[in-house]
Parts: sequence; C-alpha cells; structure tokens
Amino acid sequence: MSSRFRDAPTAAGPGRTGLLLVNLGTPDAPTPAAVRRYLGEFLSDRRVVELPPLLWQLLLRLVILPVRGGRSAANYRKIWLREGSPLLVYTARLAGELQHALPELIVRPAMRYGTPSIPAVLREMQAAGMTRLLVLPLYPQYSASTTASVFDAVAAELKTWRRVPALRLVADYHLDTGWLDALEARVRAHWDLHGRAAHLLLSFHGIPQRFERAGDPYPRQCEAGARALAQRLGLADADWTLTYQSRFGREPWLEPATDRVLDTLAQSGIDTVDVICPGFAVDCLETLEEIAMQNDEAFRTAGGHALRYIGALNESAGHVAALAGIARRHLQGWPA
Ligand SMILES: C=CC1=C(C)c2cc3[nH]c(cc4nc(cc5[nH]c(cc1n2)c(C)c5CCC(=O)O)C(CCC(=O)O)=C4C)c(C)c3C=C
Ligand SMILES: [Fe+2]
Ligand SMILES: [Fe+2]
Repeated sequence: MSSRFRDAPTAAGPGRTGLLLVNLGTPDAPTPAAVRRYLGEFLSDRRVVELPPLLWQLLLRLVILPVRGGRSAANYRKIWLREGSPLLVYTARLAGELQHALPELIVRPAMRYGTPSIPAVLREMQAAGMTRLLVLPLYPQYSASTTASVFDAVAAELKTWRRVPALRLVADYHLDTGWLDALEARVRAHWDLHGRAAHLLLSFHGIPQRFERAGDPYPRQCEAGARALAQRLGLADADWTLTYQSRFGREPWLEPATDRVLDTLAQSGIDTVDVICPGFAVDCLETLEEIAMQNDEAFRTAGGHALRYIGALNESAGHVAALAGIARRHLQGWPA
C-alpha cells in the first residue's frame, strides 16, 4: 500500500540541523509572463491580501495581473543582474556566507513565492539528513503577511512528512544587538564616504492599517528598531523620520508615506536626504527601483538635490555575523 506521507530516509545517528533562510520571492525572469506567474502566487496568499477570495481572484486575474505584469516587468529590467533578480541573488549569496560561518549546519535559501520553493528546499535538506530545523524568515520585523506566511508554507510541507524535524522559528529580530550593530556600521560607513545628508529617512515596507488594528505588531517593531538605530547614531528627533513605502491598492496603509515625506522635505528646503530601508534584508525591486530610482527622481523634481540610498545589508560580514548570532541563540539546547 502506498503511504500518504513522505518516507523518511533511514538515517543512523542524531541527524543534522538545518537553517532555512526564507525571503519573499521574485520572478524567474523580467518578463510580463514571469511577473504575472509570481505576482499571481504572491497576491493569492490570503495572509497577504485579506479580502473575500472569489471577488479578489476576479479582480486579480482580470485587472491587476494584466495591467501590472508589463509595468512591473519593465521595472525589474532596470535592476536585473547578470545572475538574476537581485532579491534572489543577494539572498543566495547571504546563505552561502552563512554556510561558511556555520559549517556544522545545512544552510539553504528558499523563496516563499516562486523558486527555489520551500517544499523543494526542505526535501533536499531532508535527503541530506536534516532532523532538526531552524526557520529564519529574512524579515527583521514580524508581520502576519510575511513571517506567518513563511510558517504556513513550512507547516504545509512538513504535514506531508512521516518524520517531521524538531522545529523552531525566528519570529523577529527587530531589536537584535548584532543586527543593529550592522545597520549602524552601514550608515556610519556611508557618512564617512559621502558626509551626512540634512536628513535620514528610515523607510519600511507598508501594510494596510487594518492589519495593525487586528493586532499585527509590525508597526510597533518598525518604530522600536528605528528609534534604537537613531539613538545609536546620535540623531535628534528632527533629523530623522520613519516612513512606509510600497503602498498597494486603495485602502489606507501605514503612514506617513515615504514619497509624501520626501516631497515635504524637498519643499521645506532640505536638499539632501539619506535613505535606509532597515526592513529589507537584501536589496530588491522596492529598494533599488522604487527608492533609488523613482523616489530619487521625484525628490529632485520637487526641488531636492540628491537622495542617497544606503544599500541593504545584503551579504556583508556584519549581516552574516548578526544572523549567525541569531541562529546560534535559537539553536541552544540542540545537539551541536
Ligand atoms: C498586497 C499587499 C502587500 C502586502 C501586505 C505586502 C507586505 C510586505 N511585502 C514585503 C516585502 C516585499 N514586497 C515586495 C514587492 C511587492 N509587495 C507587494 C504587495 C504587498 N506586500 C507587491 C504588489 C509587490 C510587487 C511590486 C511590483 O511588482 O511592482 C518585495 C520585492 C520583491 C522583488 O522581487 O524584488 C519585497 C521584498 C514586506 C516586508 C511586507 C510586510 C511587512
Ligand atoms: Fe510587499
Ligand atoms: Fe514598489
């Protein structure tokens, strides 16, 4: 009789510990068809869009994907690397560096939407002898739309296994000392090279205000992390602003919006702004295109002189050290 559960490899000994780094996901190519495929999967996740599913699917398939596919593909083409989409390329490099830092673990990158998928990567880790699993979503701040969605996908795959691994999840790391050290060093290195701009913007991806009212801790975690970073940098309240970017759809999202604050700053005579996006572990469409291209152009059109985007932590040594520290702490009590 065939089993409804995935066979466990017959391994002797205690098995190995896996570290799964999960990021959002990205299209496989900067083409309208690949973008529609990716956005179709992403925006069908009910953790991301909490609307009546039938109505939403009609709107998504008939209006949003046809319109957005081409426009978004053109934006991806502006930032595409020889090796692929920045989000995937930098996440894979980061996982490679973490594997060097933590040679005793099986470290793998996966994407919540698109490829390499969470099920495919988990199966490969199982084949390599994994019996304990630490899931590290690359989202410093917890949101149901990101962190919980990673949990859903991991749980859905493990539900089909005969022998499930011992399991832990890093729910957030928004006040982790090592992570704040890495961000602080990133800003200071930028200042050493370019001098300080008149203002520092800390721009985070937004979510609908409805999610916050329902108890999502995301905005509080963004605020606490931003304040901790500003304090470490010795900034007065008037010298920095927390904003939210990447608004989608018509309902109200978290405020203040990055583009509107940039407009106000330009009009009030602030000519240079440094922008850092601490919620994005690696650079992607939302930082490289939306901030460093679109918002830069809008800022200069509104009278500003220069928007200087401070790149994400990506595969930097400080980022690797921070994530290795977070992993080690969460692995305590498991066999080395
Ligand atoms: C529809 C609602 C959306 C919610 C809620 C949302 C939350 C959210 N997203 C990120 C991180 C990323 N989002 C990215 C792109 C992106 N996000 C949405 C929508 C929601 N995000 C859309 C429609 C898009 C695509 C934009 C486009 O095609 O123009 C990305 C970049 C992906 C890439 O390939 O580079 C990231 C990363 C977080 C952290 C978050 C909640 C806190
Ligand atoms: Fe998003
Ligand atoms: Fe965007």
